[in-house]
Amino acid sequence: MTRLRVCEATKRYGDTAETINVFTGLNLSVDADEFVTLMGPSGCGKTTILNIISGLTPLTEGTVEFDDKPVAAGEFSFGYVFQEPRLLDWRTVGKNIEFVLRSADINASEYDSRIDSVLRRVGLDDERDSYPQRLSGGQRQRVNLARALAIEPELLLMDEPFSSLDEVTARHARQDLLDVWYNTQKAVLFVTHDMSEAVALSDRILFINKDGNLFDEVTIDHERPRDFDDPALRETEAQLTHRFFESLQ
Ligand SMILES: Nc1ncnc2c1ncn2[C@@H]1O[C@H](COP(=O)(O)OP(=O)(O)OP(=O)(O)O)[C@@H](O)[C@H]1O
Repeated sequence: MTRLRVCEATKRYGDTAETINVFTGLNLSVDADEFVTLMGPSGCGKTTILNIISGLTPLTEGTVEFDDKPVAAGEFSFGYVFQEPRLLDWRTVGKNIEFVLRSADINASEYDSRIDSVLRRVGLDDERDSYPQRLSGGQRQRVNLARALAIEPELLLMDEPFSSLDEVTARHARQDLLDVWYNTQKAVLFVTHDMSEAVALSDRILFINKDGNLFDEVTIDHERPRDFDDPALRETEAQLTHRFFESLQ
């Protein structure tokens, strides 16, 4: 089943005097239990695509469909994990999560159980009453993920969520994400510049060029669960890096 479809999407920024054409007639889809990653050079429009889907940025032309029905962008069940956690430092971890539950009109009687369950899922059950500033970068990013998961979204949008973490912490965070994903099997649309991360996590990788055209698409058919140190993953990474950069020449 197709969860998300972006159809014939065109995005222009600015007025007629100074227009930036980010992409024209872009099509992409994510199945209900699929992990899809967008890759492409800086400025090709990856964040813009996530922002359009989430309703933060208006689409110039085209449609967004959710479960095969046209929807107003952002008017469906999704969570958005930004590159920086954007936590409210003056609220505890639990209150940060409660804030999104409240905004999503979740019944107040469910707050406690949802907060506990989502913090357990990301391994932060002891930090419910901690303030974000006391946490490490990796823990803050896990709160960020917990906050997006708390509303039990059908689609998770993730924009370079691990790029500001050191490699060891990022590795743990990727494993946390996969564990959550195996248990929930939600649709994920993920953005990264890191080919090894894309190969380790994805079912499919979509490559966008600097003109905003989707020029290549690869299915990653390595069995799951995946071992990040599997030489076969490294081999795929090397092949795709070569193929990707050849195409961009
Ligand atoms: N609010 C805006 N107003 C005008 N132009 C914008 C705006 N937001 C983004 N752009 C432009 O749109 C293009 C796509 O930007 P976007 O941030 O989506 O790219 P990206 O692929 O996510 O880049 P990066 O990999 O560096 O994060 C860029 O040329 C950018 O300058």
